Amino acid sequence: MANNKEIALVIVVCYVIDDLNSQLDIQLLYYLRRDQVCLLQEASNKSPAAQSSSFNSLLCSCLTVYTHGKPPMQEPSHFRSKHTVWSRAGVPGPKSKPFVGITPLYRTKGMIQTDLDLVKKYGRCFGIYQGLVPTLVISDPETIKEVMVKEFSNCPNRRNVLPSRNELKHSLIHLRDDHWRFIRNTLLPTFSSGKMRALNSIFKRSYEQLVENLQPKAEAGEPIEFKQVFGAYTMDIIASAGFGLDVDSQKNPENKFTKYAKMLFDFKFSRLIILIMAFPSVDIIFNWFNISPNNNRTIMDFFKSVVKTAIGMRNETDQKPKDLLQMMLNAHNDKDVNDNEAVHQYEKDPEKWKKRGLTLDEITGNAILFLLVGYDTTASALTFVSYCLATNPDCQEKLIKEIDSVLGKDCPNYDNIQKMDYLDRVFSETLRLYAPGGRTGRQVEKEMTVNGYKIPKNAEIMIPIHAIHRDPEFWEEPDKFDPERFTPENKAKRHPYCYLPFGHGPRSCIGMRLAQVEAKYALVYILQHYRFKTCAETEIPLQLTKGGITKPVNGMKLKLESRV
Ligand code: HEM
Repeated sequence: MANNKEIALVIVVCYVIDDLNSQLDIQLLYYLRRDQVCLLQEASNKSPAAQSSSFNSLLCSCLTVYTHGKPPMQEPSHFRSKHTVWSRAGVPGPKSKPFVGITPLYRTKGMIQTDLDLVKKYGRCFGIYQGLVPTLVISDPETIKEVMVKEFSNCPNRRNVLPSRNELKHSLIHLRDDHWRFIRNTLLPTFSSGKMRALNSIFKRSYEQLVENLQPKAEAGEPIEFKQVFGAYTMDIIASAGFGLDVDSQKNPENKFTKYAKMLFDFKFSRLIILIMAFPSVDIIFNWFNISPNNNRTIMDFFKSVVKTAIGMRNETDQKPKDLLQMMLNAHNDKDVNDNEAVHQYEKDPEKWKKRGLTLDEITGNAILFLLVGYDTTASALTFVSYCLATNPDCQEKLIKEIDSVLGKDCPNYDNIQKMDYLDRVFSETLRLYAPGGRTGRQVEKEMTVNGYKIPKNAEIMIPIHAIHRDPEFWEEPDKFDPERFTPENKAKRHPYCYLPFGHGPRSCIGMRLAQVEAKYALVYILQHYRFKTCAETEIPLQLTKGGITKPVNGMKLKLESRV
């Protein structure tokens, strides 16, 4: 019988070899049961090169050794029955591949393209399998409202596709039920409008630095890689506004802080990830070997030490910085209210949660989370805004006119950017076309009925944000950039749940306000000095990433034209 170490070794060897052969369309399926491992090879579309390669013979020997000479197994009935949940409930949907469901499509087509194709084919409510997990995909706005708000108590959590085995498991994004309510309630004041005003001077330093750094290339008329530029800007903001750290990644892009944060976000639908989606428990083995994609200990240890040092430094001084970390340290005494959201009521034992502040693990986990989610999403949004403005010069001129009339030569701040309606329309329309979070979901905690279908406990409900934002039934000419869609009159004509770049309901994005202000400051300050221009190197139309945060695959090269 194979032990865990041997099992892991075979999987890792096959994974590495498989990835080296990634140009060959060979799909490996791994099936783990108790102390036995079966490696199933589905030789779909095998190319002649694959058949003759040493790769196949190595696989065969692995199969022989680890199945003890028995032939590879068919998908066992236990798994087959998991893949019939939707057909039994009469829910339409695509056919599933054994074990992995539709997840291989994420690797070939990408997640958002898969959603677009499936919604077009199967409509507003259909069932898929992600690995073995039955997932109901809904894009009907009224049903989405029901799931996200009215029936929230039946599905308050997200499914942790790639579980965290470090401090991040104490962070908002992963927490469940009352523990999530406690952290969300405690952190709510941290994102109030008052707190955003207090961060003004930190923001100002970063956007001034941004424009200063753009100057040499702008004057030389050279193309600028905006994905990188905005990545460095949001990294500086989140490091300084979050932890009082001056990482200056705009000037020093090779620093460790930026390098590790980028590594954490370099999400690819590798076979390893598909394997974990099909068989979540194998992640325990990968974690043991420190190759679990979501649990890189070197990176986590680095960020943990960053947070620990930042806390240590402020313990030594009476002058406490006004940053997110300090707000978390003070959170249990903070009586500030968040004008966007009311406090959530606990389901059980409210006294248990009322008595305490945040533990060190909770502060560390959430600090690291803010660093991660605050960096890539907002940088992506800014990159897409610059592209939309460069490719729609009329809209850019209209925005410049508004900025000049509201601000003149003043710098942007929390209050004056609220007066710019057109700025808000441009930002909203960009997030419609290119929502950085292309989908979100909820896990069903108690059996519930959605759209007339009985959805079993533990199923996932998935909301394909990108596909909804490009749906011609909700948006006329959906691929066209048109900020006028967000005038009050036009907004009133559609269902509010057709638009969800930050999600909706109690579990929506807590950092929405922070993201909006930091993006708007950068945009306004750049447009006070320059115009975005397309150039020979600009990719039109854009190709988008296949998974994780939606970004342009090949970066975003634009030029800047001086306004003076
Ligand atoms: C343009 C930038 C951003 C976009 C488009 C975005 C989008 C989203 C989306 C779609 C969700 C899921 C909502 C749902 O399931 O209903 C989410 C959740 C979340 N976001 Fe953002 N986000 C952005 C920036 C930020 C920033 C700057 C922070 C914090 C520093 C942040 C913190 C979070 C957290 C903590 C959650 C989980 C909330 C919970 O589960 O209670 N996000 N975001």
